[in-house]
Amino acid sequence: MVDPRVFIALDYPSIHEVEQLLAHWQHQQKPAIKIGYQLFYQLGPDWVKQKKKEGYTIFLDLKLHDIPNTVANGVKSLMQLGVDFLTLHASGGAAMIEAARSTVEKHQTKGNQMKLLAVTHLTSMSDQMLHTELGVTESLTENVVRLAQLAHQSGTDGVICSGQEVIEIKDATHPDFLAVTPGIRPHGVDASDQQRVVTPATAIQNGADYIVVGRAITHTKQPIEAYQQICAEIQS
Ligand SMILES: O=c1ccn([C@@H]2O[C@H](COP(=O)(O)O)[C@@H](O)[C@H]2O)c(=O)[nH]1
Repeated sequence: MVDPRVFIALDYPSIHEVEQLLAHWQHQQKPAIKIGYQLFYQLGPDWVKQKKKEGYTIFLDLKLHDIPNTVANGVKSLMQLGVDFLTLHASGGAAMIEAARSTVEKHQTKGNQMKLLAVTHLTSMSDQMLHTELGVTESLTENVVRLAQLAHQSGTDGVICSGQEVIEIKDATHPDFLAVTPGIRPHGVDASDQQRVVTPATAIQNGADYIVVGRAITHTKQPIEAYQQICAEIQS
């Protein structure tokens, strides 16, 4: 069983483990995959293009954050990969996000409609860290919603947030504004470095359009079963 709402975060040390996992779906409908720093920096753009050709829905999680001109140039290059989703940080500001949006609009084709997702606050950030380390006085949820509104007004297709904030974000933006939620922990799975976690079912019940799951799948002895259990949980 595959559920297109579940992105598997392929945070593996080498191509060997990735291909071993993906071999399971070789002749079937393929799961959605998230490619982050670890694989992209090692395997590069050609490997991503190859995965796209093989039929995967690809979320490239590079979290761009730079001056507008540099981000726009990066987006232009990344559009050649044909990925479905790309992340950038909302805290880069309106000009940065708008530069990314215009680049997508200028270079998109019928077959290449890459969606931009803005990271609000990383799901590894807590209220306390926001106050004591970053000096922000608003609550974390208020600040996440503020960043989501900025991203919405500046032209992203959605945001990356915790499943805890989806309801407030959709209320403050638009029901169609995508909420993509990492920080997913099925019951009994250690939160590890994540601070704002929810179960797969809670994220979907709160209105998440997609969930991103890494270690709860990839760090288990039976990753395929773990993936299937998560799909079953959100479908029940
Ligand atoms: O706010 C964010 C943004 C991105 N991520 C990424 O999602 C996965 C989550 O991995 P788990 O093992 O399920 O914790 C990982 O690739 C992060 O880079 C995030 O967690 N939070």
